[in-house]
Amino acid sequence: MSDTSIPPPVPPVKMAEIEGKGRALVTTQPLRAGQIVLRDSPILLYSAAPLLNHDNKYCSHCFRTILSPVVMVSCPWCSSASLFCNPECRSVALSSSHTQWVCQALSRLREANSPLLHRQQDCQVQARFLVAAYNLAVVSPLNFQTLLSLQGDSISSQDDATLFLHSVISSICPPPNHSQFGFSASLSAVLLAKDKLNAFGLMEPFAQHKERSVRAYGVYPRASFFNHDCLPNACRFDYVDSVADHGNTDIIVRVIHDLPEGRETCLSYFPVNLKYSERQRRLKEDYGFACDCDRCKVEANWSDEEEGEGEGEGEGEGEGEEEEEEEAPMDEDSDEDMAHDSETEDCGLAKEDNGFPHAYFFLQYMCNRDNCWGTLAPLPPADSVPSTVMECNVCGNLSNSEQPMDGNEQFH
Ligand SMILES: C[S@@+](CC[C@H](N)C(=O)[O-])C[C@H]1O[C@@H](n2cnc3c(N)ncnc32)[C@H](O)[C@@H]1O
Repeated sequence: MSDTSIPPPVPPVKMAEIEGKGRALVTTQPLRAGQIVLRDSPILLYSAAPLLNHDNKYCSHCFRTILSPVVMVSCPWCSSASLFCNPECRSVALSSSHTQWVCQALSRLREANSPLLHRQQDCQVQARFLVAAYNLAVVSPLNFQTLLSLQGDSISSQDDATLFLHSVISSICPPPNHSQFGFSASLSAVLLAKDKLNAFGLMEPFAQHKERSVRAYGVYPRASFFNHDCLPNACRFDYVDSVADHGNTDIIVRVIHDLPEGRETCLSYFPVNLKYSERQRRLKEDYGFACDCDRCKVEANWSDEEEGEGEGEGEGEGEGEEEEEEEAPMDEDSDEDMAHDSETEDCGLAKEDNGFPHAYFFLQYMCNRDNCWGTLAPLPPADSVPSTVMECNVCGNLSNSEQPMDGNEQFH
């Protein structure tokens, strides 16, 4: 019998409307550095690989790296074109992510005469998304409704790329007609807009000398409400190759430092080391807004030379995907006020207001491994005592303020 006298715990963040930003996630209580604010499971996952992928090393359902050929199984219909890490994963996939229609659609889209094979990988991956989304409409109408409720309705159905994708799918592999949501160019356009603004990239394992790419994209219903800040106060972790039975594609968002109640919790949609002009360009092109965060207010006045100083040139991770990163200790205040902001002091953050007030942030919260550019957040606090161990959300490295720990050691 359950004890009804214990109230359920209050979630650490709640949704709120913020003028000029739409929906946002705001803290409901003071939070400690490292505290988990959200664990979210995807309603939709799809591969980031080209349609013809002879080098597939990930499970087509859970996207774990396939380590053991002994327990690996293939699809009963398309055979080795879709591999699963074990029979259980395949069994779940056949009634959810890899139904007979998905299997047929992907098989036809990769046939030799498919017009998609001559298109760029991005276009092929968008086709994978549309197939996954129209399949969701049939296997889980509720989750499809949730997808439709996310931000994004601006892509015109007359857009050439959208029309092309829609016409290919409609001629080669029209979705089953028992979805209540129908199938149309305008719905395809709306779905592509949802994907562009909300999909998170689950990355391939970090390797210092190799450009890191996305293994799969996922749409996460609650994490989609995190807005962007160029110095974020939370960052996102995933553990796709975790051996846990369930939830390996969940994303976990932790705050980077202490936060007061009522504070908006933001991620960075790409690595924080990007220059002002590059950040503004990507936010405008990919997300449709001009960023007016405290860091951008400062850097907007920098000369080209100043822009190049202090920040790395590393490129981001996936596309509309989000990468994660850090936080802004500074909030509503002016540049000068930042140096005296009491919250800044509470958080133990820097007051180096020398034209580059966020230098301390980079020192404290940006991974210093070559070519990583990940964000560091403390491990979750134990009994409200913050951990001194920092975890990088890109390479997984654990370190304390003095001594880096074993780079392979990961927190699961
Ligand atoms: C993943 S959604 C975030 C949740 C969204 N605000 C909503 O209402 O559903 C991304 C969209 O949020 C808005 N957004 C995110 N960060 C913003 C910011 N710093 N300033 C203005 N708008 C922002 C943009 O419209 C962007 O395309």
